[in-house]
Amino acid sequence: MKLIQHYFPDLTEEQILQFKKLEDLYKDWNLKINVVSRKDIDELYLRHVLHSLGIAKVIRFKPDSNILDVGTGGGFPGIPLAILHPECQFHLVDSIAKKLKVVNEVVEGLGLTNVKTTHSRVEDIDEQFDFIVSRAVAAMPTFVHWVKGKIAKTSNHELKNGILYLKGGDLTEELEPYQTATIYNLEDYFKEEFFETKKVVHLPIKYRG
Ligand SMILES: C[S@@+](CC[C@H](N)C(=O)[O-])C[C@H]1O[C@@H](n2cnc3c(N)ncnc32)[C@H](O)[C@@H]1O
Repeated sequence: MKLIQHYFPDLTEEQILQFKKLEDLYKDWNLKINVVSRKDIDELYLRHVLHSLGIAKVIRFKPDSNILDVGTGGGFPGIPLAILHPECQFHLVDSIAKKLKVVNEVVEGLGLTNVKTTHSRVEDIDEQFDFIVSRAVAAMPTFVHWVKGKIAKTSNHELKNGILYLKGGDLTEELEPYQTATIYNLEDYFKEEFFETKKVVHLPIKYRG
């Protein structure tokens, strides 16, 4: 938890409390429904919470932004981002219902009012968002295909509306078709070894009407 406060020193008391509560909520729920690997649960704040918040080092969402988290699993990156941005709306989607059971319990346990969850394949979501965030769900071509038409046309951030994807390793081949993609290295923001190969990929997608 100190890790989160170190990299995000401006948290409110309520946000600090919500981030603190995550540990017990996930440890408890993970025993019933496995959403985080055994190894990872002991490093929840590093591997899941701070990693999710890597997106917030690239962009802080403006109030009233709408964000979709595709394949949220146990709530990453959606839940940490929703805690950090209480004035934005987050829609967390996953095709596996039992994972969303954990997400719903965590949302309730934290008293988050800016998170909506839907049990669905993302292809069937018919809404538009300012940004679509994700981690470990699909390779970029598949992902882009899934989310086409789901990005709002009007952009009011410095970064154009689009995808913000947490990825790792060498992305040269995967991103070759996407000349407009920008890669942000998380090691530039976080000094822990875990982040050495971790990146945020921003891919602006033009609205197609
Ligand atoms: C490896 S998990 C990653 C979970 C989470 N994003 C994380 O990083 O901890 C991938 C998740 O994507 C979900 N998923 C895969 N394809 C999907 C689709 N087309 N629509 C919605 N969810 C999908 C799976 O059910 C699974 O929970």
